[in-house]
Amino acid sequence: MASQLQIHDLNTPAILSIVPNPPSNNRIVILIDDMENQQNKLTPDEMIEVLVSRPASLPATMPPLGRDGAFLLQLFMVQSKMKAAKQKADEAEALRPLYETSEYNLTHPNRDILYKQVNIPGCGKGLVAKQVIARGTMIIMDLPLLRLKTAPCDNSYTTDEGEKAYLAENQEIAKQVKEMGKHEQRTFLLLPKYDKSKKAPFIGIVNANALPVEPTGVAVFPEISKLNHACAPTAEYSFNTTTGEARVYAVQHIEPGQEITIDYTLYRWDHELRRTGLTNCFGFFCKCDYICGTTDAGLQAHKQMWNHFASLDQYLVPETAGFMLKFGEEAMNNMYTRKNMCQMMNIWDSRAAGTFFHAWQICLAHRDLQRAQCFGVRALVNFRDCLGEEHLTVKIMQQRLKEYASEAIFEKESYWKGTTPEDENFDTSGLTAKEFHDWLWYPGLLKLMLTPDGTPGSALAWWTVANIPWRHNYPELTEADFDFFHLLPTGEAETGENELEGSTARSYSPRPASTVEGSEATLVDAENEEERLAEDIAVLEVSGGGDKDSDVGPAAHGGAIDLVQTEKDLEYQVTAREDGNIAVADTKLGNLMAEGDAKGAGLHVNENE
Ligand SMILES: C[S@@+](CC[C@H](N)C(=O)[O-])C[C@H]1O[C@@H](n2cnc3c(N)ncnc32)[C@H](O)[C@@H]1O
Repeated sequence: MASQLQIHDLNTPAILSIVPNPPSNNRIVILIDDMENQQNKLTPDEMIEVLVSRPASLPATMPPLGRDGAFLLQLFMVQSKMKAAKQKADEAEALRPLYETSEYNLTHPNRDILYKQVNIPGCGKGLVAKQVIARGTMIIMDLPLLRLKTAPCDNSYTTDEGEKAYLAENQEIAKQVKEMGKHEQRTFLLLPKYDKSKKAPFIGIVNANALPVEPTGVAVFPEISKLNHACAPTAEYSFNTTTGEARVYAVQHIEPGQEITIDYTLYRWDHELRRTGLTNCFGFFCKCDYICGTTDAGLQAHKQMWNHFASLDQYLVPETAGFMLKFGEEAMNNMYTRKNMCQMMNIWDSRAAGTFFHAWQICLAHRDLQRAQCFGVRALVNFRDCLGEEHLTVKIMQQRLKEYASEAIFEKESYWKGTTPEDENFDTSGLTAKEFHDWLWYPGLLKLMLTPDGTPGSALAWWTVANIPWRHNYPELTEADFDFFHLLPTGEAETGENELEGSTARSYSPRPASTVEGSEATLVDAENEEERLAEDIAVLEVSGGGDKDSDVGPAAHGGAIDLVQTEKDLEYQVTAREDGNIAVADTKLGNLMAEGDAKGAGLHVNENE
């Protein structure tokens, strides 16, 4: 039998590789990780010594090491190189566009059933609901067209180096575009583009469409890129690192005709940062009622409100987490205010869910298991609605909730100040919703709505919240509409003592239907859509019929990528050029139809065509 060298990693029983016919030794086990640690510290001779003399750290079950140290060392070096190469290949694989996989076809079953694409005045196109979409419904699942390790820089550079880096990034993206399939190239190139980046058309497209992906970087998605932004959105985007897919869940009850929007800035609360981010990256100036403010006075009110809002989290950041114990009631007060502010601002996504998460943590810190479980359940159901059951955050939360429920880690000594021993394990099953609510927030309610300077009743928060315009958009709303706590059925479930599965957020009561952010969504029927496309194409001075596929309509915003392929059967090829721009060729005729201009506005229709 031919001899064989098996290379194992000590941490896993898996064989890393098999080397046929090695010069000696039938079975050699290398402690790869250990060797890597040693590699920089030991001379080759010492290394051989380590390898042949069985380090003390090896477990007894470890098979004997081989004796041909020199060969082993050589092998180890090769193995390290292989490992590095594999890591590189894995990284490249992670960045590979997944769009062409067979799964892709399964990702948009809801298109034209749950939602459709329409014109949204002031925003280009957008997606609106075709039927009622309940909170917690998965609307879109999408795979990246393109992924980048970091978000491209914007073009506000002031130095030559800055410009160089900017153009180099553009070229990097061009490389990926070149590797895409035809359909993907077309989809990508027809996405809206941020006009400011004329010298770098690809960055322009990425900037106007890219969303963050975990653990780092950004990605552009074919379907999700059709969604407009709202600071108080009706849906939420999230990325699943494990599966590499993105999902959009409804966070509000969305009525037919109401726009489906997501928050591009993902949890960035500071309203100036949000606005700057939206302007610099996505190329529009957000003037929503909820967060950004429409007038100067409104802007001031919002600023004041956000300062106050930011101060609510002061006991939650790691550096000051200790204060959570010292000022528990105040921390809970803050969460109560935070919850109300979210509701009044019409924010129902993970930001609102996060409030319950924080309240959960505060209660845990105070060993208040009963309330902790109630908040934990609320955090879980709300996060589940916004991110989906599969999301890691939700899974971890579910696990934690079970662990904490089963562990007797809660001691009486550090229980809230101001509460009585009877308050512990209080039977809440007979309480009305209102009574339950008061019980739940009891530590917070002790000093309800104190302002940061501690003046009772000066109610800065209420004043600010109540006087900004959105409140008056909904005169028909009552205080009851601001109550999250009918999320769970009454009785046992309210205590959080029953199974998590028993709690459901589906009894959520919706807000009245309205268009989002003041933009009236106009539904365009298929005929009008065709007409509009024809008009767009005429504007672009391109002859030939419109493309019936409404999702590849011309850029509604920026418009720097001209529509050059309008005949359905046209064979074309888009190639990325060395200078970072692109060339579109009619491959049947061998003509260059259009090409990017390194100095001009992206892609021009070739005059000679
Ligand atoms: C990812 S695309 C969204 C779909 C795009 N509206 C279209 O027509 O295909 C992003 C671009 O849409 C526009 N947009 C999105 N949200 C907006 C908003 N709230 N206000 C104004 N423009 C918006 C901006 O031009 C932005 O660069």
